[in-house]
Amino acid sequence: MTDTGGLRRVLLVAHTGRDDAREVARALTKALVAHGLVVRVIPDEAADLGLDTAGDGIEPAPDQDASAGCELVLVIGGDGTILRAAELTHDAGTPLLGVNLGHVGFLAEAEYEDLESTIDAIVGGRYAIEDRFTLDVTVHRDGEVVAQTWALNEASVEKAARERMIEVVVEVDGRPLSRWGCDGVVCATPTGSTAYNFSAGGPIVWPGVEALLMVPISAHALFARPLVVSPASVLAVEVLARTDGFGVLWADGRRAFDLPPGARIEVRRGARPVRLVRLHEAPFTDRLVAKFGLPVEGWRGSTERRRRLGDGRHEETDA
Ligand SMILES: NC(=O)c1ccc[n+]([C@@H]2O[C@H](COP(=O)([O-])OP(=O)(O)OC[C@H]3O[C@@H](n4cnc5c(N)ncnc54)[C@H](O)[C@@H]3O)[C@@H](O)[C@H]2O)c1
Ligand SMILES: Nc1ncnc2c1ncn2[C@@H]1O[C@H](COP(=O)(O)OP(=O)(O)OP(=O)(O)O)[C@@H](O)[C@H]1O
Repeated sequence: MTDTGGLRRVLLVAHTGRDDAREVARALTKALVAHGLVVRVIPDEAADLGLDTAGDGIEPAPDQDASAGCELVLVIGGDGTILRAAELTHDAGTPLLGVNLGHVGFLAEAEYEDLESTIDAIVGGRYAIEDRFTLDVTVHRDGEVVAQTWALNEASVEKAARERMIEVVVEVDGRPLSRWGCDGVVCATPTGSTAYNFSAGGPIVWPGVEALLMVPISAHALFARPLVVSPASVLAVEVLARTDGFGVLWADGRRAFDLPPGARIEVRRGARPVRLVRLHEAPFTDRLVAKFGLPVEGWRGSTERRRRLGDGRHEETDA
């Protein structure tokens, strides 16, 4: 925990467009303030959340380094809100604790039903932190770096015009691998393997694995397999000069850069991880099953899991 003059602080980032997220943000703020923590709120969000940043135990976040001095960032929303919070705190590296008020909330650690235990864990400082692999991404033009960004999920090179393919050559460690006419190429982290990479046919990679992933989107090519590459490698995607029109680079679906024909995108392991707060020891397999609603009924593991969770309703039928 960071020493901030005796006061413990958390930054609140919430999906202000959802009634339920606003309500939970207010309830969590009230509970944490009652336990003596200071809740820092982004000024633009405060009014929407109905929180007074001049009130007791609440303070406005500074424009720069919003989470500096905070022990964690409490994120109320879905994956999009967690990605927004990761962008806000990437430089500071403050751990993110997601409370899922979204549809999927794959990156979130807690659900709506867990609010009480989440408050207890924060107040008691009972949580672990898991570092997640990120990507550093550079865009090159005529040998010059013209743009730089980073990603937690993925960097996707995509066609800009709906009616045209983009033509690319992909490389690993400076060696050309294949040329694809495609809708795009996803370069993903293990964390992002369940996101765009998954939709594009890439493998799901457990978070303990360190690797770079590359998968084409709708390649019109005989060789278009998903690739799993060393974390020390450098992936590159070159937008061929013969491509008709621009491509676009998206980082986590949030940060976009135009790619003129001839642009070269390099992707390597990021210098800074994103740190996620873990409250539970639940295996990633269970998270995958729960979030994707995978059919495990009838397998003894499902009974064991429910028993661990204290839900005995199905034990008789499954035993
Ligand atoms: N065809 C696709 O699958 C597609 C297309 C564009 C973007 N995306 C994904 O959307 C992400 C941005 O998310 P958003 O919520 O701001 O946009 P969004 O609201 O368009 O949601 C995209 C979906 O991806 C899910 N998602 C995001 N990160 C995930 C992860 N690590 N594991 C599992 N599911 C995840 C979200 O829960 C949501 O259901 C991008 O990073 C990209 O991975 C997916
Ligand atoms: N305060 C906000 N104001 C406007 N848009 C927001 C705000 N917070 C989040 N968003 C955007 O709303 C979209 C949906 O948010 P989010 O992903 O958190 O919810 P969801 O889509 O319901 O959940 P999930 O992504 O887990 O399915 C995202 O693109 C996110 O960036």
